[in-house]
Amino acid sequence: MVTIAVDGPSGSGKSSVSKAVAARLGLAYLDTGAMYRAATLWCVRTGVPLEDAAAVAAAVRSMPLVMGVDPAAPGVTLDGEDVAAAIRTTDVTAAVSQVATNLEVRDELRRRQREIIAGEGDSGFSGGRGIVAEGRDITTVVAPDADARVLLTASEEARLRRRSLEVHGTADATSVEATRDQVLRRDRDDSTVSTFHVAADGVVTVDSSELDLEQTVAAVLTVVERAAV
Ligand SMILES: Nc1ncnc2c1ncn2[C@@H]1O[C@H](COP(=O)(O)OP(=O)(O)O)[C@@H](O)[C@H]1O
Ligand SMILES: Nc1ccn([C@H]2C[C@H](O)[C@@H](COP(=O)(O)OP(=O)(O)O)O2)c(=O)n1
Repeated sequence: MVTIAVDGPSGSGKSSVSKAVAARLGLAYLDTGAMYRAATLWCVRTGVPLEDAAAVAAAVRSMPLVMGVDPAAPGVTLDGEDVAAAIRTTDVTAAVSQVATNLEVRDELRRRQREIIAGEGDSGFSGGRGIVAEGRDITTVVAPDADARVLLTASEEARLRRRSLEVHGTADATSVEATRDQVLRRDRDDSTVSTFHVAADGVVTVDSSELDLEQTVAAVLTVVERAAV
């Protein structure tokens, strides 16, 4: 059983790179950010005000969430419904940090994340081979004992450009500006509960600012090989 942990700020490439690494190594893939997004959607749909921290925590504890861990098709199912697209709307993106900074919510989701990671050791999707898990606190809190730990970074400029291209299909000045809240404000809010701008001891930094996707995947695979996984 191999565990690979990847953290980093918004737009650094965590999801795309982690999925590719998992597929390449025959491992499962866990998008922990999708769990915080699903928690946000669940509260909105069940009418729980996001500013009521206790009510949000209670709602998340009973949230019927099933995370798919196939890197080729990582589904997110909430109360039997496929919500992979619904959790990525601008509304959910704008609100998710309020839920992700709720410490009781973090306790509950970290518990579920550890359960999913351990499940891949028993057999799971990967047949016991292991998992790549990505987010903001995987290298430091959820899986500090992971076999390989990577902090994926990129300059603010690169991250804004990538997110703008992804969301608006262009990276002109207006679109990049419209992406600022989704990327930089959210990182600022999320940084109040997790450390994902500097690498903790034993965590290897991969800066993807000047790399394309394939080069970034190769750089992370090199870290994994050096860790002798
Ligand atoms: N090294 C890279 N070079 C160029 N584009 C990238 C790179 N890594 C990711 N991208 C693109 O940037 C966007 C954001 O990547 P994503 O994996 O969603 O980041 P994160 O999960 O860290 O927010 C995606 O459209 C992705 O294809
Ligand atoms: N382990 C994690 C993963 C995500 N989060 C929070 C921080 C983010 O604002 C949201 C959504 O994460 P996600 O990785 O989908 O964010 P991106 O849009 O890819 O940047 O969840 C967290 O607090 N801890």
